[in-house]
Amino acid sequence: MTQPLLTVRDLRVGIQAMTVVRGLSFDVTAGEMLAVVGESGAGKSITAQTVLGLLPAGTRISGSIRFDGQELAGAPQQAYQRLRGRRMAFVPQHAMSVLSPVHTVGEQLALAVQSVQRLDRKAANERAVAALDRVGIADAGRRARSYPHEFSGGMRQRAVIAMAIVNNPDLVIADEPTTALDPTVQARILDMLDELREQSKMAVMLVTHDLTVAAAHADRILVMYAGRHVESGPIGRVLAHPRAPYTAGLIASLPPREATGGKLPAISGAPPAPEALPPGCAFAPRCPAAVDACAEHEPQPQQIGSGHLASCHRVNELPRRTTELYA
Ligand SMILES: Nc1ncnc2c1ncn2[C@@H]1O[C@H](COP(=O)(O)OP(=O)(O)OP(=O)(O)O)[C@@H](O)[C@H]1O
Repeated sequence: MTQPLLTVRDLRVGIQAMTVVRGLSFDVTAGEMLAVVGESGAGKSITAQTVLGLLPAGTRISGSIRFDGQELAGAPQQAYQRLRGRRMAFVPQHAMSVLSPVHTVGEQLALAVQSVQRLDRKAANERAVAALDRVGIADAGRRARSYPHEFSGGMRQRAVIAMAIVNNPDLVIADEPTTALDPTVQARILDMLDELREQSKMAVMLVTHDLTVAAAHADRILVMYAGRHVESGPIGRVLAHPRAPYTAGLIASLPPREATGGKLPAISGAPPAPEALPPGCAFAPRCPAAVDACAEHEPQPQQIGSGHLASCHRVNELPRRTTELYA
């Protein structure tokens, strides 16, 4: 079996007095896309930022984050600086948080190249133009001379992806990279990420709240709730046969294919704040299958099929079609 590129084990992240990621484990393998989904506040972004070493000083991290064999949890910032932009790269939601308004897109890309490799300006510029071309920006040589404000929103997001891939990283972590864009542009950008993955075996960890996007692009899924693992596994299997009631609720909330309106949330209530977690399973107060025992201790991930894990005390007692819990 191939070794995962990224192996996260029992990750806990504390910010101020709160613990926002609470014992999370997952893997990302070369070439695959792992979608990390869950409602707002589940800890998806914090997990992504922790893996990239982007959290502010004072954040408490325990557990293990192994990237290609190297332990990163507790590693000094220099270790991250050697990897970031070179072997791991970040695509944030808002392109303008990455792009400088005072340099052309090409200059910024060339600088990103030169920050990791001794290349003269001409060679770095060539790499910059090639990266813009790879992300589907037409007439890349001319566009490289534009400033970010001269790009449309979709093009800016492509430019940020070009920035992430310009040094051929092994892992790209994208946090809601297309949420601010219209659905057509969103789909085109995600298709482009799929192509890049196929061409270079690059792995992608995609943070998204959108199960439909995950279904269309990811190989595997990790569902999170209140900083913990809820369910993970091959995407087709998890979406067709969700075993954790929370995953089933997210799926039951998806609009029918023919509907044009928004989602009808199947799960009542809202997730708990990290400082006000209920006892036992954090989802129990909203769970249609909860029994008294669920409030006693937190469920651990259990293997229920090949690579498919679910964290639910009642996983073996639930109806075969768990989405019926929300009927
Ligand atoms: N800088 C911070 N300081 C304090 N608390 C934070 C900070 N960033 C995030 N949190 C808290 O950590 C928890 C997890 O946040 P996170 O942003 O990872 O969730 P998320 O699943 O990515 O949600 P969203 O989909 O809204 O981005 C939340 O309760 C959030 O309020």
